[in-house]
Amino acid sequence: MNVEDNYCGFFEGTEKLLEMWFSCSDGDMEDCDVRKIPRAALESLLKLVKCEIISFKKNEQIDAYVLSESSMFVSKSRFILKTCGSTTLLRAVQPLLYLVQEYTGFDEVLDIFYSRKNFIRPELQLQPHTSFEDEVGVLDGLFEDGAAYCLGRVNQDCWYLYTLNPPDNFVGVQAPDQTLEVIMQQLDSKIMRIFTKKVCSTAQEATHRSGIDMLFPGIVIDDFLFDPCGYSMNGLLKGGYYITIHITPEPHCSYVSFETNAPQESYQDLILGLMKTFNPGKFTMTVFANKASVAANAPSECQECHFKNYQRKELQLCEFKNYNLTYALFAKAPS
Ligand SMILES: C[S@+](CC[C@H](N)C(=O)[O-])C[C@H]1O[C@@H](n2cnc3c(N)ncnc32)[C@H](O)[C@@H]1O
Repeated sequence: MNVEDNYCGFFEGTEKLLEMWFSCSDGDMEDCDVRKIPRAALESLLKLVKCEIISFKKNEQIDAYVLSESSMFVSKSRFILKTCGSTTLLRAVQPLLYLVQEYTGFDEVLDIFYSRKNFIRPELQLQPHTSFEDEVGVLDGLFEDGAAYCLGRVNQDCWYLYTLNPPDNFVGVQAPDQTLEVIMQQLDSKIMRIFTKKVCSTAQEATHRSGIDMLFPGIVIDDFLFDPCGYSMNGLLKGGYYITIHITPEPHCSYVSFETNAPQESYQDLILGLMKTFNPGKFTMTVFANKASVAANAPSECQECHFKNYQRKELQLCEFKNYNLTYALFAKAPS
């Protein structure tokens, strides 16, 4: 992609997000590990998606990759791939199942979550991302008992989800599991300029000047500033927790996404911190937390909460399997 041209053009910040959990039919998972997939095989997998690895950091629990289009996190039994632009993430699912079978010791898919917000320019996407129906077609071809949902308004801001949801005896992820995602749009142009090479010469400078380093003080950060603009970061916390932030600063399609699996009983302070850091015109938040998670009841605070100068426009609280899911849309109140 010619990014010099693109700074004045259009970039689809909206990410496709795949999270897969694996298990073993015999119950013995001691020697199983998704991180046994060789790097060369991951690189080939990413070629199918039309992106590549540009940076890597790891700790005991997670291998974290910054990609040319967003991020990938690989841990013992979980694989997360998040890609933006016109990447073709779902073309990687079947090959991934093969790699897991070949290298990791796992032989079962415990659960899958594929989600994304509605694209800004869906007509620029490639197969099978041309519509959610097409995406569901691919996943239904690979999994039995998949369930596809849309939260929000189908003709405006909405969020799509595909997950396994069989009628009976579903075990699913039993360990505490939670994911907060905040998708921000219509961002403050003064703040967005920080994420350009004109204003910051390094990613570390952009991380510091924007205050991203203060969101989780002490976190181990792997950040990248694109030329002439654009920013991605992964942050690793102890205990297998990550945060990831991706920024498209182009004024007419500005987009920032924040995601973490760090458990919190309330995400209110964190979201207020994000609003202060990025000052978006509107944002959607989703919280996905299973019943074992301390975050399982965090979303109920959305029922009263207005995040200072934001008004809540939409709220949906749902239950899927052993998960509570919240979708909420907030926009700045007219001044
Ligand atoms: C990869 S980043 C962050 C993506 C993320 N999904 C988002 O928009 O929040 C995308 C930003 O980097 C810029 N960029 C510069 N070089 C790029 C490259 N080689 N590949 C993808 N994006 C690039 C894009 O123009 C855009 O502003």
